[in-house]
Amino acid sequence: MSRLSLLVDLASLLAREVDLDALLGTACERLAQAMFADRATIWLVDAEQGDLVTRVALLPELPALRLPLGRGIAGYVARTGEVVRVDDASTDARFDPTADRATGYTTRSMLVAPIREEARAPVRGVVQLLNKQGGGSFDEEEERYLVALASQLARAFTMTTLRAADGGNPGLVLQGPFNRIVGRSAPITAVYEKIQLAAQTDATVLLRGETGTGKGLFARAIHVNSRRQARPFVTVDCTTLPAQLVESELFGHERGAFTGADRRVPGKVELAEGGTLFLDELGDLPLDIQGKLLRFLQDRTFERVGGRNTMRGDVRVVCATHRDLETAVAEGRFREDLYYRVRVVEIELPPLRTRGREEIEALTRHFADVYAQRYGRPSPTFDPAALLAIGSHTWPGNVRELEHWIESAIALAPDGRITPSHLPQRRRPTTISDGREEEVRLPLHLSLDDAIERYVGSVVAACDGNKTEAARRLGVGRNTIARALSRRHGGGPSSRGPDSLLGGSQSRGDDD
Ligand SMILES: Nc1ncnc2c1ncn2[C@@H]1O[C@H](COP(=O)(O)OP(=O)(O)OP(=O)(O)O)[C@@H](O)[C@H]1O
Repeated sequence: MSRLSLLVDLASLLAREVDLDALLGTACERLAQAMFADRATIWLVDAEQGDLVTRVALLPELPALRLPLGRGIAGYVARTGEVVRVDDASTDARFDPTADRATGYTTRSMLVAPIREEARAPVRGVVQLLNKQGGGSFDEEEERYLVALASQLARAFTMTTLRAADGGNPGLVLQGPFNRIVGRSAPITAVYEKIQLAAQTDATVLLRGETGTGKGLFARAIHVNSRRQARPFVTVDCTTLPAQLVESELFGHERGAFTGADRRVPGKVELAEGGTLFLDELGDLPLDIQGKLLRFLQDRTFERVGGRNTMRGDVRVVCATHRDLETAVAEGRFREDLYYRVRVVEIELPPLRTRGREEIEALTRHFADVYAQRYGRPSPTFDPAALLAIGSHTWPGNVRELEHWIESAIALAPDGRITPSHLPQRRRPTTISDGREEEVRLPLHLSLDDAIERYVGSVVAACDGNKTEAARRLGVGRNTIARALSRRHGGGPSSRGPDSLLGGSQSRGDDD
């Protein structure tokens, strides 16, 4: 591949809004090829940890490396924003041989450029080319080329368009190296509107909703749609913090604050300066730290553990919880004053089962595309029985559960033809198997027609799509099954339209 065609290729990858991992993986591979480099690595700045992490590397021996900002040549480039070209790394004082020692590789020449859109823009990562002994050096022209390419890569971070993928909400732009937001049902559209309004302010937001409904995704959406989007987005997972470490995690500590505190460490509040602090699973925050968080929310002041100076943080706070905070308040596990403080703007994310069939269908397509691309699988086709199983499940784990179903199906079906056998077995909606009764769960808000359709759909799915077998189990004729599956749509095969993914099998009617 020529260098020019690599640039064009990258531009078209960007325009196609591909998944960021896939984009960087392809960029890395093609870059090494076009520059005749032995290895190429892309490092990203991890603002939360204050270091660099390899996102993609043609270093099969080491899937992920971390490097403090400033350490090694990549760390130097990340900190200073300078381009570095060296002919013999072993003579360069900045060179850190840790990776070479771990891999047995002997780096000779290096060309390393910061990933940023323009000269004074924040450095988002580093792109690094290596040649080993005898592999030759990089020249000035290659340096110019790499700088141009790095600025294109930077656009992947700021321009990867993460708006609603199906065009449902053109106003809400979701940028960043993350998944796109899919959906245009009425309940999710109402969420977009609130997110957009909240993003225009610095108000504290509380995102509520069952597990897997997208609270983390929407927290980030608030950040990237706000005036703070160029500053860090820092997450604190309140469930994983041991109580005694919470305060230090949030507000940092001074050297000597406790045994083992051998240096001053900034807390997440400091790391998020100018940006957004996302407190995930706030309902699990230990009671004794809740007062300190309340104070920070009230006047944005805090002290590091073991410190005397009162500090001030310019941070916007977004919280999420799937817990019933009202009960936690009533039971004395959550402070009432904090409860009122965090729910200045409260946004409830709807469970997937209330968003309608079209949304499940759009998400199924979306995840099928993402994972087919990620795993190098052909564009998948769904067997009608698999669609029935997907359409009739009630999704207690919400979007995350659907994502896992589709990911596993894509992984297990190398030819791209997805049947019920590729869906998670234990969650398949079956009625009778091996003589054991199993449950079909139906939400209570369904109309009778919908309930019958879903129930019959589940039985057909349990029979691997064989309607004759389903009819036998239910003690009815095969035509009754076909009618039940299409009654909500007036029984006509065309009523759902040819593009309907999850409705496809129903519209086929009596075909087996
Ligand atoms: N509308 C959506 N479009 C595309 N992907 C989505 C959407 N909603 C959620 N996802 C994806 O589903 C997965 C679960 O979402 P997320 O982690 O944000 O849920 P959550 O509500 O924070 O879950 P938990 O409460 O368990 O932490 C993620 O991979 C997320 O990217």
